[in-house]
Amino acid sequence: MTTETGSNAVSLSELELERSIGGMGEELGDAVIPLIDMSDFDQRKLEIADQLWEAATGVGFFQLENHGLPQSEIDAAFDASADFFGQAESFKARYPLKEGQNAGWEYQAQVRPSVGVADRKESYQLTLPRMDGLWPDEEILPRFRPDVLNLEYKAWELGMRVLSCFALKLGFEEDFFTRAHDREQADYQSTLRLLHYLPVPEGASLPANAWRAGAHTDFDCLTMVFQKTGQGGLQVCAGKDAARSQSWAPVEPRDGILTCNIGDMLMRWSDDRLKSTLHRVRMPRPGEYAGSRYSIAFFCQANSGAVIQGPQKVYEPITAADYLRLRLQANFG
Ligand SMILES: O=C(O)CCC(=O)C(=O)O
Ligand SMILES: [Fe+2]
Repeated sequence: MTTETGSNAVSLSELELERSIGGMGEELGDAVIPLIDMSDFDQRKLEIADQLWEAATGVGFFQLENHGLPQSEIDAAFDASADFFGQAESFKARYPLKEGQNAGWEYQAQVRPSVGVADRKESYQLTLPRMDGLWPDEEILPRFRPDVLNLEYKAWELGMRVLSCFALKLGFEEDFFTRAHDREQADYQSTLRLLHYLPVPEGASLPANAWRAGAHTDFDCLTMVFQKTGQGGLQVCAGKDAARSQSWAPVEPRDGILTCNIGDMLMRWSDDRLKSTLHRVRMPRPGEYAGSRYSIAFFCQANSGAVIQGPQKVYEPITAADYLRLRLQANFG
């Protein structure tokens, strides 16, 4: 099934799949998430590009080690995140999510089509050109802005390094995706998302369809997720036909390791060669750590005006803005 707007067609089969995968499914013991060593990037770029390509055309998920982001700077952003989410609701409510803009704070407001109920989380999103009025009061959280902005920049830099490898393999110029994610432009729309998954009080009885994050694919090009050791729950529906067989594998957080996945936008941009993969965050099980879970995601999402078309021209060209509109309409229309 497709939905047509002019000559642009977006396949809805993925979405239909997404609607059908809200259940528990079967769970696998071991994740087969490739781990890629980013050290000596400039010297080893061709080898790294081969490994990234292999991972992204197969599983669609991979992890990076020796990625060059200092743990102290990641920790500083996590501290800023915990300080923000620890504030009173009345404080956080001064910075409400701007509808459809990926900027600001929301509390249990995101409903995934796969499950139909809101994720049990709150989030604060930062999209650079859309931050007017959204920076938390510096008198109260003086470190928030510098520490969070720093991670936004470092994550973007690393994301562009990864995307330059995909550009190379796709036959684009190496800085092709960097130009498409230009942070100097007013239509820059890559997003840093601070996430706080709510603790589960002891003895709480939760509905069976409760998820910290219901199953979904991401809309962007490349997502990078910072997680904390001991705060697991991310699961991936990996491998060919995995969604139909509904087998889910855990992605265990480990210090120093960064988890990445391909999003729908890059899947289209690669003529479907790079795989956008379903994932979700499950609730803690009885006996597991049930406190707050913090994570931080950076979404490399092409500037609104960037034109998306793969080298093989499988799909008509479409701007990132129009692509997102179609993708959102398909979800919420
Ligand atoms: O928190 C995580 O580990 C994953 C978050 C995620 O999938 C998302 O925000 O799109
Ligand atoms: Fe996601």
